[in-house]
Amino acid sequence: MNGPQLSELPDDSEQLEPFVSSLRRRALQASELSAVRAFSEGFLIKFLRARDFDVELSLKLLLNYQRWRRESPEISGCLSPSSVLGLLSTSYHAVLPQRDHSGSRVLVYRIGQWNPKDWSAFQVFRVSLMTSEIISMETQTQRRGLKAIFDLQGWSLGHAWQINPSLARKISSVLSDSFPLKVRGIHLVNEPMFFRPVFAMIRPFLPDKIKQRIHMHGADFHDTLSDFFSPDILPPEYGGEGPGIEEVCQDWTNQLLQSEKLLQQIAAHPTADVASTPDSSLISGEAQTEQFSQG
Ligand SMILES: Cc1c(C)c2c(c(C)c1O)CC[C@@](C)(CCC[C@H](C)CCC[C@H](C)CCCC(C)C)O2
Repeated sequence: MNGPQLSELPDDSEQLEPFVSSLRRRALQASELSAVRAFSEGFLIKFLRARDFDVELSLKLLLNYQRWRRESPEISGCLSPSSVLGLLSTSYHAVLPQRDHSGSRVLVYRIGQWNPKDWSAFQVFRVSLMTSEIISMETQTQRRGLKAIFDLQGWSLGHAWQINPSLARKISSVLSDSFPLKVRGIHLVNEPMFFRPVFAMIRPFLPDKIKQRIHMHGADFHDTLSDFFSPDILPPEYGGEGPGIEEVCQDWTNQLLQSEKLLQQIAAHPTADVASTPDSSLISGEAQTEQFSQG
């Protein structure tokens, strides 16, 4: 059975056990004694699915993930949705209720809603990290990855000044090999000319595979965006017929707020172990804390 076929099996499948054991063994060998903890199966499977069950690549991803978190305490140290509620209430961000035709999660970021006088780039980054932690628990998202739409209408110098080379490095790391999620597409819409220099800071660090998945749509994006996303899932603001952007942002904000405890547990433990969950339990907002097992 090949990697993608293995990915389709459920977490508790017997055929996955040798891969999980092997990654666990390699991870324990690689961590310093102080960092050793019992990794749960669900935690390890996230990394295996992200790398199609190649144990060496999964190990590399896991170690990069831990290193990224260790080196970015300003971002990963606080994963409290209520601490950024003011930003979320401006309809800055949503995960659309429906997946795209290939099963990917679709995320929308409306950068113009971010007032850089009120919120630092670190706080804004935390929102993405919170969402990423939550959706990466979904089995189907582990298999099919995510696509993100960045609406850059309102991008200003105030925003640009917040993005320095160190932050650009952190952005490119999570996009490439420091987070257990497959990035299947990045779509920029309404990007102004003076976004170019910022993008030029991030681009050199990205692997070709990711570079090829970045699409710049400009202001006339309705036609080209619909080449990638079916109108039934997109909000009308983005040329679709789905629920409106304000409503989907509100719904995802509620979802984040319901995950407050879970996210704080993840932030508190450098290798927080959270089992993967079927989508339904996320959508209905069922408590997931009982699935959380600390290593
Ligand atoms: C796992 C994961 C994380 C954590 C993530 C993103 C994606 C796709 C992920 O898979 C995308 C957004 C990002 C990188 C956070 C960005 C936060 C900054 C402060 C936003 C500023 C605006 C950017 C200059 C806009 C362009 C970025 C694209 C070129 C990615 O966080």
